[in-house]
Amino acid sequence: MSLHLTDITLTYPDGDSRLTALDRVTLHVPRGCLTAVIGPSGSGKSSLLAVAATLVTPDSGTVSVAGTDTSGMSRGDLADLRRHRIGIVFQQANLLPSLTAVEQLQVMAHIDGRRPSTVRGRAMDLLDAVGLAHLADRRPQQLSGGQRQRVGIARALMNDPGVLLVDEPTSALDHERGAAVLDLLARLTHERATATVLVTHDQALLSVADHVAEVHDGRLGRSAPARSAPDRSAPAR
Ligand SMILES: Nc1ncnc2c1ncn2[C@@H]1O[C@H](COP(=O)(O)OP(=O)(O)OP(=O)(O)O)[C@@H](O)[C@H]1O
Repeated sequence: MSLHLTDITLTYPDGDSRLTALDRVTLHVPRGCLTAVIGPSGSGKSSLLAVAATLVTPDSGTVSVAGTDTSGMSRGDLADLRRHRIGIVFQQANLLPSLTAVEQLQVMAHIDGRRPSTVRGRAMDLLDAVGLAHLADRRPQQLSGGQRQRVGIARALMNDPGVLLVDEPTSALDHERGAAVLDLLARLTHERATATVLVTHDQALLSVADHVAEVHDGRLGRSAPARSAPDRSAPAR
């Protein structure tokens, strides 16, 4: 599944006028590709992610998820699309304090109207994929920052999304833990063929990305391959 943002302009009210947060931004992310979006504070990175997540409607331009143009969709259909096709990893893992690691994942089924017990196996598989199966019964305060972030990543993958959107996942981590989380995101992107967009300040961590896109004052500048791209010969889904 791929993500296409085409000619996106987004403005916010700013006193009597409007501030242009995104200015005719076009970004195409194929499946199995980790695209890092970098840029200074206030350049529009979070706005880009919010538009890609269909949480914010742009003034103009189109967001297409797996070939479906989201422009004309109702709120309900967009919520459905987000639940089933888009995984979001936040800066802080935002885990529920009273739930264990495996329950944080199972709760996603509950939101979707399914019984949490029916997805325990999948939740355990995903915790295993992020190296945390042995800590499945720990609550957030019994986990390190990096472990919490990995639970957040596993949770975002619970509904097998085609698009994974990741907002500064390493901001609360030291360099070593941050690098481990990014390596994990790159591996999961390639293994699960997600179209992944990662927003980061940390240029030192960009070596894991397949493409790097720079945002300045709401405009997308250079978009360069960061390293050799993985095999994406599988058909689009
Ligand atoms: N809800 C809002 N209302 C008005 N202006 C906003 C709003 N959200 C963001 N902005 C402005 O839009 C611009 C882009 O903001 P955005 O949060 O997308 O930048 P960013 O690159 O993610 O910044 P940071 O790295 O500091 O998180 C900034 O000038 C910001 O002040």
